[in-house]
Amino acid sequence: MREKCGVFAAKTENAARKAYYALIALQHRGQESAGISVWKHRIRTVTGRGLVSEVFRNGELAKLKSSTAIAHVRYSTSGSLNETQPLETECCGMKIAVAHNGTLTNFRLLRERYESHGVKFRHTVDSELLGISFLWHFNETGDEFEAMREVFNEVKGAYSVAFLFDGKIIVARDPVGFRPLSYGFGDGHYFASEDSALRLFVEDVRDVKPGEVFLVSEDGVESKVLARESHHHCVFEYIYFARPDSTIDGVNVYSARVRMGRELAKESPADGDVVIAVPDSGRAAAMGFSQVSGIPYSEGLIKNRYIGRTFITPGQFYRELKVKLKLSPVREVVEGKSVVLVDDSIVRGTTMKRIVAMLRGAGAGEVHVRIASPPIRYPCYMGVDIPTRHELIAAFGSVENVRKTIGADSLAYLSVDGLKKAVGRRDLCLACLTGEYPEWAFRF
Ligand SMILES: O=P(O)(O)OC[C@H]1O[C@H](OP(=O)(O)OP(=O)(O)O)[C@H](O)[C@@H]1O
Ligand SMILES: NC(=O)CC[C@H](N)C(=O)O
Ligand code: SF4
Ligand SMILES: [Mg+2]
Repeated sequence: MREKCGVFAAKTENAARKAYYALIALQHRGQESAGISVWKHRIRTVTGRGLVSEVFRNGELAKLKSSTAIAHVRYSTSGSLNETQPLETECCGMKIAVAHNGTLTNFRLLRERYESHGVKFRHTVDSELLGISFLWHFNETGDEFEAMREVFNEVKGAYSVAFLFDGKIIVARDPVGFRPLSYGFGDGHYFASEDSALRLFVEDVRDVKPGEVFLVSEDGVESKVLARESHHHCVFEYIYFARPDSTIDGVNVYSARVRMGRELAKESPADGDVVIAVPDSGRAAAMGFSQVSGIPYSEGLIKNRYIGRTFITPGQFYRELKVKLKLSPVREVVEGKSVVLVDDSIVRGTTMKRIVAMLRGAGAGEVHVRIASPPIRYPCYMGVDIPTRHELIAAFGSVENVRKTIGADSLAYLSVDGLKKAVGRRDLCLACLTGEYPEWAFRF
């Protein structure tokens, strides 16, 4: 399951160089492409496919000297893989660069409407629509905030977005606040998808509110909340996507994950000798499970983090070899033991099925799987690339069916109530778990 995309914007000395380091801190949110746009009397953009360190390795940063920058790391959810961001587009004789995290639910409809008014789209990705809508309404109103008010009225779905326009930075978070976005200030003004990227530069950090718009120009910074809807933050940022050291809307991700493991241990205890985690993202929940159950935590699986995205060799032999290269069991930890295996989520079930078999191969007596989130049963239309319902292992069958498929001795998931309690907030989007979608995203 993938989603993410990381957004960054800054008005400060050496903005592009800082953007480069911030993108490295946000690299977990997207590895397909990276890019930076700066203002130098006009928009200048450098983007490329691959990791941040691969895109900016030949002195590109030297060409981007400026105090005004926006930047992006991409995992695509819409449009071609060849697209990169920030993307440049134009409308009504004006140019804009766009860096966007999220997915728009009424993109097709609005694109057709704009095209019928003669607007030419240059890209395939939904993010372009945000830029077009802004320019169209800026042309009508002559005011950045009024233009953004119209964008909020018109464009539905998930968007944490940064624009570079006429030497200014405009940053906005959609009225539902699906995706995270933080603001930091000190020796300048900074924005990033996760506060952990801002803390590289400044300590004064706060969340951008849902429906809030920032305008940063030579005259300083101004912000306004232009739309209020009930807040529905994507719960998967807490479960899996975000960095554990990030704090989103006041809740630290690592602590929330530990609490998920604690709740899980209360709801579904397991008889085991050792608790182990599926690295990397299952670790915090496994700690929580161990704390409440009193069963000691050990590192029973080792993940090779140098396995590149380019390692795609066809054929069954190499596919299996790749799995073995990626994860391997520590025989000394699991041999002859009843193992409680904790992960944050099961999507297709492929990872879990292989790991259970791997642990048995390394001599584990019993394998009790505990998942620190509820079963994923429904698609996401707000930017998370959840496979179709048919590919989701828990979409149609019972938990018992999933247990059989992955070959575990027992299996339990955290309940929706347990999850809410662990995160400690009620204003969450839980649609892929419950099938109840936030209404605003579909009000077109
Ligand atoms: O059911 P599946 O479709 O196999 O996917 C589920 C797995 O994918 C994610 O981890 P990932 O492998 O992305 O690695 P990470 O935890 O290190 O981020 C997630 O944490 C599960 O472990
Ligand atoms: N993961 C994202 O947030 C993707 C942003 C945008 N929809 C794209 O595909 O590029
Ligand atoms: S449906 Fe699930 S993945 Fe999508 S925004 Fe809501 S909680 Fe996040
Ligand atoms: Mg994982």
